[in-house]
Amino acid sequence: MDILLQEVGYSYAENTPFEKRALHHVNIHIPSGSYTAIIGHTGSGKSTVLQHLNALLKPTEGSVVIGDRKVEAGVKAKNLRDIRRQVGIVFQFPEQQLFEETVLKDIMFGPMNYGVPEEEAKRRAVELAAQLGLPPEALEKSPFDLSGGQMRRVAIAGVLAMDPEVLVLDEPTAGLDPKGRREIMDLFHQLHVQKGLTTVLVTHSMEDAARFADQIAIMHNGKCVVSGEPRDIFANEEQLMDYRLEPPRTVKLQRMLEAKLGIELDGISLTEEALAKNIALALAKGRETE
Ligand SMILES: Nc1ncnc2c1ncn2[C@@H]1O[C@H](COP(=O)(O)OP(=O)(O)OP(=O)(O)O)[C@@H](O)[C@H]1O
Repeated sequence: MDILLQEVGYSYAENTPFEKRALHHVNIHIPSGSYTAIIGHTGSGKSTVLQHLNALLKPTEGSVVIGDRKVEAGVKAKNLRDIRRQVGIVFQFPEQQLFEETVLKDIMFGPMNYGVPEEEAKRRAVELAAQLGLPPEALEKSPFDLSGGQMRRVAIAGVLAMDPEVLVLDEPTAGLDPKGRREIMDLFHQLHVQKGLTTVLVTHSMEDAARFADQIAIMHNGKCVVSGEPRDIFANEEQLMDYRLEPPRTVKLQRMLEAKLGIELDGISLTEEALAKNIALALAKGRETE
């Protein structure tokens, strides 16, 4: 399902003394099946954009096309329930929204609320809990008796149980340990690849944006100032600095190695694996010319 932001402007508390303009003329195209990372310094408007993707916020200027629906400034939008099911959002610290007596009931809540029969909701919950690495005995526990990382997994399972076509992730691994971060990011990537799930990731991690995304949009002072492929975005270090961003660590390491050794590696290394491969290639070339 494609999502298109067209000339979107948004003001919080519009027409009140507290009015705060958060977005200006934002144009972003999220093609069906893509993995888009939205990056930008703090307060640049990333979370505000994200809440337009399932019409939690409606633009005060411009329009947002979500599949075959259009949410337009000044036009009353009807029946947004379908959009909310099709576009699932994992908010920052989603475990704060858990509320049911058991993990099983919590994961089943969303689908049952949308009319999925109990047996089917249960089947999805059990499958997703296992996929997210929750032990079977956790299903009958109170979510509040689990660790923080496990609670996060329950909350993510609850969003996935709605079987969304688009998955929107707002810093989904904030506060997790490195192993938990990696496991959850790998799972989202696996869902993206295997189910063709359109994925949108809001992140401060340039490493995650470089590793997983196929397109990147940079937000700066409420505007989408650049969008493009990760290798083009991260090759332009001057532009990143203008927007108070940095390239991923592997790119910085590559530049240091090139300067120290007086060599130039091929392309830019967006991941550790790519950097290792590039160094190995340069060493092999060096041996050939000896
Ligand atoms: N509920 C709100 N009421 C008023 N202003 C808000 C509200 N939420 C956000 N803003 C303002 O809108 C602007 C954009 O905020 P937003 O949260 O979208 O940025 P962000 O890029 O997601 O930031 P961060 O990386 O810190 O999460 C900021 O100036 C912020 O202060």
